[in-house]
Amino acid sequence: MIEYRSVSKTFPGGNAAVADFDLVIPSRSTTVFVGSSGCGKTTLLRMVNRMVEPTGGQVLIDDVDVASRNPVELRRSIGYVMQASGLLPHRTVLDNVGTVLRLQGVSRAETRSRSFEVLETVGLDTALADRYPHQLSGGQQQRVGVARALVTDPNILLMDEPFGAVDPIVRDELQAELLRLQRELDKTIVFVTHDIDEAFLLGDQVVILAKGGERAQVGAPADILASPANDFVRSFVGLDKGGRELHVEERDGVRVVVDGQGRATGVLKG
Ligand SMILES: Nc1ncnc2c1ncn2[C@@H]1O[C@H](COP(=O)(O)OP(=O)(O)OP(=O)(O)O)[C@@H](O)[C@H]1O
Repeated sequence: MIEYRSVSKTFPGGNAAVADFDLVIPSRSTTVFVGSSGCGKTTLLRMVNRMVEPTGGQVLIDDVDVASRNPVELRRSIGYVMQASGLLPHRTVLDNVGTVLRLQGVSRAETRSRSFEVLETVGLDTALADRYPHQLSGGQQQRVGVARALVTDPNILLMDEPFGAVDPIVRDELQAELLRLQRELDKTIVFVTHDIDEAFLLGDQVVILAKGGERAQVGAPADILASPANDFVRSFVGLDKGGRELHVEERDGVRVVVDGQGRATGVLKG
């Protein structure tokens, strides 16, 4: 469990990115921070592995304040995936994936076999292991980024807009892959996005943020849709434009689900 207790962050120069933020992130599920640009998502995410230090309050992992942990060890114990995969350009895929294990003193042979294993886990063709990052597509690079984050088998995986820079089709694939991985691996995932559809697809718990890291609403996607807390949330999730208002039309005895723009989106079963 990750817990934010009255957390604040004011950057030098007086920019209050987050003020008095409280949240519990349950283990073995996915929590998504979603909000528009500059609302504090990345700041909140990076407090978990001490890439950002709060100016007030505490962040706890399993009841231990992260401020009491050695920052380097803490960072190595938590998987981190960012938007621009952050791969080392002059190292092969295999070396990129295995770097942290080597830093932890794991033998070369063990690192190699563990790296191959984790490349398979994320669905990357192991024939690509000897390539360099620039010889991969954007989607493949992101898979390597996820493999690298998983190689130490961390309990926690932080993901900062990991699928933001790939095209919509690859993005759909990577999202589906993450859902599969989560069912298999059972990690505590904290995911940042500005895309509400991505948040609703991936999140067990969705945290809608307003400016200054303010919690606009926290809940399961269905609960947020059923009872949005206020007009900001209603508008953010698209309930105000009718886009999520589905209705059923009958065609040849089949109940077809139609959205607010009159587009058929599915078939109602049961
Ligand atoms: N190192 C920094 N120094 C000063 N201000 C910063 C720093 N990092 C972030 N901020 C400010 O803090 C606020 C929150 O930034 P943050 O990156 O957490 O937002 P975000 O929601 O992740 O945005 P985006 O979706 O654009 O990445 C912004 O106003 C930003 O300009």
